[in-house]
This record gives sequence, structure tokens and C-alpha cells, in this order.
Amino acid sequence: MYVVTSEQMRALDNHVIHRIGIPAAALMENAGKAIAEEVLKLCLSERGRRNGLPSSGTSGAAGTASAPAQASGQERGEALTEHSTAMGPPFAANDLALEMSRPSPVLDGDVRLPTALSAQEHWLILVGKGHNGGDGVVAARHLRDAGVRVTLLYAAEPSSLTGEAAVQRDAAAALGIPALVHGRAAVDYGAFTGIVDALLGTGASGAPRGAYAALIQAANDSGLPVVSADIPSGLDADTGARHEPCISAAVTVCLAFLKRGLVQYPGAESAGRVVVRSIGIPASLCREQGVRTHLLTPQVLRTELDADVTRYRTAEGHKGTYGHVLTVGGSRTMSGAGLLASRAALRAGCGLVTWALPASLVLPLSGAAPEIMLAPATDEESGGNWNEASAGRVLELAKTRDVLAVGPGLGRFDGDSRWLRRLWEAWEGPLVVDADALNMLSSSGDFSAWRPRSAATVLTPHPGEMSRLLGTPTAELQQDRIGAATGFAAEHGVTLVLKGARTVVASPDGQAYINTTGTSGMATGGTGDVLTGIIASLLAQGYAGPSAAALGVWLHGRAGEWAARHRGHPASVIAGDVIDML
Ligand SMILES: NC(=O)C1=CN([C@@H]2O[C@H](COP(=O)(O)OP(=O)(O)OC[C@H]3O[C@@H](n4cnc5c(N)ncnc54)[C@H](O)[C@@H]3O)[C@@H](O)[C@H]2O)[C@@H](O)CC1
Ligand SMILES: [K+]
Repeated sequence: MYVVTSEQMRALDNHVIHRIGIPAAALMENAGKAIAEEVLKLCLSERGRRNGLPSSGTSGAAGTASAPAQASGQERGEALTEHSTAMGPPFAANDLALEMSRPSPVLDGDVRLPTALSAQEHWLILVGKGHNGGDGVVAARHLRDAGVRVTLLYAAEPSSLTGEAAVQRDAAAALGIPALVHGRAAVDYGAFTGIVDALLGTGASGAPRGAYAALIQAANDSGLPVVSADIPSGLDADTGARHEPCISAAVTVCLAFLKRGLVQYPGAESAGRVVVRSIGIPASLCREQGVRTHLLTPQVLRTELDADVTRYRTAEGHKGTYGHVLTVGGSRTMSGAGLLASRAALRAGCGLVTWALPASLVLPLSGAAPEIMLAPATDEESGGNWNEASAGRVLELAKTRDVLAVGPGLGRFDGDSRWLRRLWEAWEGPLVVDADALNMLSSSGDFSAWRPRSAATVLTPHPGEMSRLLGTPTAELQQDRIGAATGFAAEHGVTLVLKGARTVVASPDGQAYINTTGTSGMATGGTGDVLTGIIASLLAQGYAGPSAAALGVWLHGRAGEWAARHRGHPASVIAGDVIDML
């Protein structure tokens, strides 16, 4: 699934309207109809449940309920649904036979509410003066047609609407749809059952001003469920940053393609459940128009990245077939990090793992994980810590291994940046750089002076490490995670995994993948080491850098979700559980 910026969305709109010839009015009609359908589905699922009605199939084939409006933290990874989510129960063989013996039924395929339900509904449609507002007016028309009472509330004088939006304003007026204008009369929000937010879309700039700000505030204060058109008003569509105020939506009906701001926090939080609805713009145009950001789904893994867990698995394979990872990490007080990375690598499918560690740790750790081979990389005098002299020994060990994973539990030591530079430049195979090894990169001055690597190089910073790499404060960097990750990956020719909720994987050629798996339970020590092990393992099995990183991130998150489910609560997940669930 493509993820676009507002500028890319504008270019796509222009292209289909002016070059392909699809009328703008048709796009707006599709948009408004999709929004109305999602409102109806919300009514069906929410109120239907409250009224003891079955949550789907109330009238016609498409009457399908969706998940509850507010996804819990643990479920957030599942909150993005591509239309359509409708999957009825499979037919049993005799149902089919029965069905075939009857004359073909005539079905009302539109989403409708039973009269008893629609009579309870009265939706307030907040209308801005741009195209987003136009979408809202179309939605009002379709909702009314489905039996739902609606009232339009214009943020600005209706006469200020132009183009397609003005056409819709006039159509709504001609149909007698009641309309209010902000500031002219007081609005009793208590009289409504829900709000459509069609104030600001991808044309918004900066924090909402004037009437827009007042209406957003009032909508949030009303406690009513809000369905946002395209993006929650007040959200930065490109970064996911929230302006003040910003709509807190139960559902966001994203039009045509996902906007970046909906898949990054805090925007993802404000958007509630995100439903992407097509409005007639072919997805194939995205590639032509240079959209290079994707939501990381199993389908994208297969089609864009040729990554599937069975990709390199063969029936006659042996342990040598699936590669040998050399983990370089662990020190006196952080030996567990090296162990976690090594165990995760094995669980992710590579044939062999050797763990290089300070010599005096070998004896205490022997037997900690019998499947892992231990290799002393320092002399006994190093006191369980790493030193610069160990670089030669690591390179010696690497000669008979396929992938180097450097960093988990490494600690810092004198000359560590020089140590890392030696590995970076002399090791010709795939390399994963994590944790303290990333800090060594940051304190090296300018590592772009280091000899460029031709083999896959994957960096896995969390926001703090990324902030040091970029020399940018963490808060600032978090405001535009996709931009930060793609910029760094392209500039340095590496695959960059920017960790945190909705991890971003950026490839050296400018593609970016936004992960959706994971749970708050993974915010616990050691899960980063687990990810490093998984990615190294996938590299050892033959995946290219971006594919190994993206598949690794996806699997890591899904394993974390399973661990949370297994434990019964995300808070109880520890890193080892994630390995166990791989
Ligand atoms: N042909 C198209 O371009 C289509 C656009 N669509 C919809 O149109 C939206 C984009 O429409 P527009 O480009 O007209 O822009 P918007 O409707 O997002 O907003 C533009 C309007 O808001 C005002 N505004 C901007 N920032 C503001 C702020 N911070 N505070 C107060 N007012 C502000 C502007 O002066 C302008 O009047 C999309 O999000 C989508 O909902 C859909 O109708 C499908 C087709
Ligand atoms: K909106």
C-alpha cells in the first residue's frame, strides 16, 4: 500500500484530472460516498451492538461492521484496514446447493441502516471551504439518502466555497439539507450522535486558525464519535505532527492513498482506525509519479521486496545453506545483549551462529545457549570488556562467516571508533550496526569519509541513537521520522531502520517502508538486540539489505504481538519472549 505526501497527492490528483481526464467531480463524489459508507458502518457496529443487533449483514450484501472505533495500544498495528474488510462466513457445501436451487435474489448492495437505527442518528458535518469540505457535503447527501439525519455546519460563509465544493454546496441546498454557518448561531452538540470532520485535508498549512480551531475544539469537547475526511483536521499530513488543536477521530477515511501523517505517531493516535478508500485514482500511477514509501504489509514484502520467510528455504538444505552469523557484542555488564542477538539469529533461521565476546566471558557463558558457538575475541586481560586490538581477531573470525552483527552490549572503549572503522572497511560481507556501534559511528566525526561499503549495511538506531547520528534533537527528529530515515539512508548508502512505534525502514535507493506490527510490550530492554539478530540471520539466508531489514522488522513486531497475547498483557513481555514467538 502506497504512502504519499500531500504534494504527491496533489500531483496525482492533477495528473488524473488533467492528463487522464477523470473529472474532479467524480473523484469528489467517490470520496464523499466512501466517507458516508464508513459512517454507516460505524453506526452499525457501535449502535448495532448497543441495541443487540447482529453487527453485519443487516441489509444488503455490503452491510458489514468494522472493528470498534478506538483501537487499544496493542491492537494499533491492526488499525489500518484496506477496503474492503468485508469477509462473511464461508458457505457450507449444502448452503451453496440450496442457494443454487433458488431464483437469483435481488440484493440492495448499498450500506444501509435498519430504520430503527437510522432514526436515532443525527450527524453534524463540519465543512471547510476547500475540497475537503466538498467531500463532506457529498457525504452528507449520501448519508441522508441512506436515511440518516444530517446538518451541515460551514466553517466560513458558504459563498466562499469555490469550484467543485461550491457545486456540492448548491446541490445540498437544492435538496434542502439543513445548513448552519459558524458564528451565526449557537450549535447544540448534544443534539447530534456523530460528527464528520471535513474541515481541513491535504491543503491545510500550519495550525488551524479562526473558525477552524474553534470547531475542532468543540468537536473534541463534544465527546461524539468523529469520522475524519482524509486526515484529522489539525494533523500535519506529511509528518504526523499534531497542531493545536487537532481532531481526535474514531475513524479516518483516507482517500485514495495513505498519507504519511496517518502512519506515524502522534498522528496515528489522532486518526483512530484508518480506512483507505479508493476514489478512482489507479494505484499504478503512484509508481509512475515516483511515490516510494509503502506501508509494510505481507503483500508489500512479497511484491516489492521479494521477502517471504520461505524464500530461501529448500527441502535439501543443510546448516551451511542458511548461512553463518557472527555476533560481535556483549561485555561484562551487558553480556545478555549478545546472547539475545545470537539466540534471535538462530530462531530466525540461519544455520549457525558464532558469538564473538571478550575472552573472560566465554567460560561463564558457555552452556547459556548450547546451540551457539562462543569465540573469544580479546585476551583474558581485557577484564570482560572490548578493546581496540580485538578488531584483527574479529576479522579473522569473520573470514569463515557470512554476516557480521556488531553492537549489542558492546560498551564503549578507547579507540572504539577506529576499531569499528576497521571492521566497516575491511569486512566485505553484510554488516548490521546497532547499539554502541552506532554511537561509535556518531563519535567518529564524519563517517562518510570511511570507505563506502558495497555489501549490505544495515543500521538499526532507536530515536536517541538516530539523534546522535544526525546531530538533531530527538524531539525534532521524531517530528519527521520518514524524512529523517530516507535522507540518511540515501546520503550514506545504507539501509536505515529507525526504530520505535511504526518503525521506518529506508533503503539506500530512496524507498521507505513503514511497519505496522508491534505492541507497547516491546518497549523493554533487549528487544533491539533481538531485532539485530533477526536481521543478521535473514541477511545470512540470502536476503538483500532492505528486504532483510523490512522482513525482520515485520516479524519482530508480529512475534512481539504474539508474546503479549501469550503473556496476557503487553506489560509482561520481555525480550526473550519475542525470541520464543519467532
Ligand atoms: N481533486 C482533488 O484535488 C481532490 C481532493 N480531495 C479532497 O480535497 C482535500 C484537499 O483539498 P484542498 O487542496 O482544497 O485543501 P483543504 O480542503 O484541505 O483546505 C484548503 C482550505 O483550507 C484553508 N486553510 C488551509 N490551512 C488552514 C489553516 N491552518 N487554518 C484555517 N484554514 C486553512 C485554505 O485557505 C483553503 O481554503 C483532500 O484532503 C481531499 O479531502 C477529494 O475531494 C478528491 C479529489
Ligand atoms: K479532515
